Amino acid sequence: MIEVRDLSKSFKIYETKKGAFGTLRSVFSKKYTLKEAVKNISFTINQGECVGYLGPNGAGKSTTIKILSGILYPSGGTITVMGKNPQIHRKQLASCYGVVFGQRSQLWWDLPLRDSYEILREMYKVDKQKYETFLMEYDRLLEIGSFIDTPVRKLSLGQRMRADLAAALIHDPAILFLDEPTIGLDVVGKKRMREFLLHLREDKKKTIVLTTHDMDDISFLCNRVILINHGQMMMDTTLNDLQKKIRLPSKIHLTYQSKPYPQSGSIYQIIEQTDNELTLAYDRSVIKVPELLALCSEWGEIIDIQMREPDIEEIMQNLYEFTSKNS
Ligand SMILES: Nc1ncnc2c1ncn2[C@@H]1O[C@H](COP(=O)(O)OP(=O)(O)OP(=O)(O)O)[C@@H](O)[C@H]1O
Repeated sequence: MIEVRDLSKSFKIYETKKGAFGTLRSVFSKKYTLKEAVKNISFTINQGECVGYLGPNGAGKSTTIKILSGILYPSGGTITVMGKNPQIHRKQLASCYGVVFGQRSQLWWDLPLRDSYEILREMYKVDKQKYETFLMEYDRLLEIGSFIDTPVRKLSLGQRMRADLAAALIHDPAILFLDEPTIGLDVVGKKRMREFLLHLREDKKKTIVLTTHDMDDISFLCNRVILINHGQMMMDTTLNDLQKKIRLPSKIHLTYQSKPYPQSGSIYQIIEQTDNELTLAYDRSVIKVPELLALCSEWGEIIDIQMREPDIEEIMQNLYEFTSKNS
């Protein structure tokens, strides 16, 4: 459905002149350096996949999304979306995908939301009956009805994000490119947005490419992750595999009846000890929990146990450090 081969994108950054009228003189400057935002990236995304496109700030995620959606021209490589080139066939492909940039609204700022939707309906030539059904459905799913007659500039961030997402779906596209769709939302707003995106993936069978810095978005929605850093592909794998590759220790936090006297050992590591509490790190593939507990109970009477597996944020932090060192 989406084929990317050796995609590259360089931006020309013109030299800024110093002194009086420096900025103005820079406009006429011929000197520039090239910033390689994306370098030789290749991947294939199949219909119905929800792929997390991840990387640290400035890695090249938004640039890739802009190229896939035909907004930017690549400097090299080939891209096909549903068998067509997004730059050459931008108009034909416009009906196949929806794009949301969480940081920037694509709605008409001063118009009531309803007017923006009417304009989009005209642009995409959506049948009146289908459009009415769309409005009813999205009022039910995203409650847009409560603010549909409000000018976009007066919407709260959460309302605006929902409004933007609904706008990207007016023409019922098969593919969604979502660039930070939960950025800035509070816990409730994020949860709501994620549940809606899950509905799009599971029930509507949309193909979704998602960039985010929020690892909960990834674990909730994506079965596959592509990791880039400095514009280069670092990893293309399943979420499960990612967790296995970056093997972080599991942790166990024990509360004892009285101060325990643990023995240091090679198959676990004592991370913290305060009075009658003890935290150990261990590798599940080296020692199983019952064996570990049997050992720990020799050090005193255990009255409470808390287990903690490494979460996706820790995994990503490790991955970023790993990819930074190796790039
Ligand atoms: N129009 C542009 N002109 C010059 N450089 C650009 C332009 N757009 C992006 N860049 C540079 O390309 C690199 C990749 O930017 P991009 O916005 O794709 O990163 P990103 O992974 O989306 O980052 P973030 O997570 O911070 O949004 C950055 O170094 C950025 O400064």
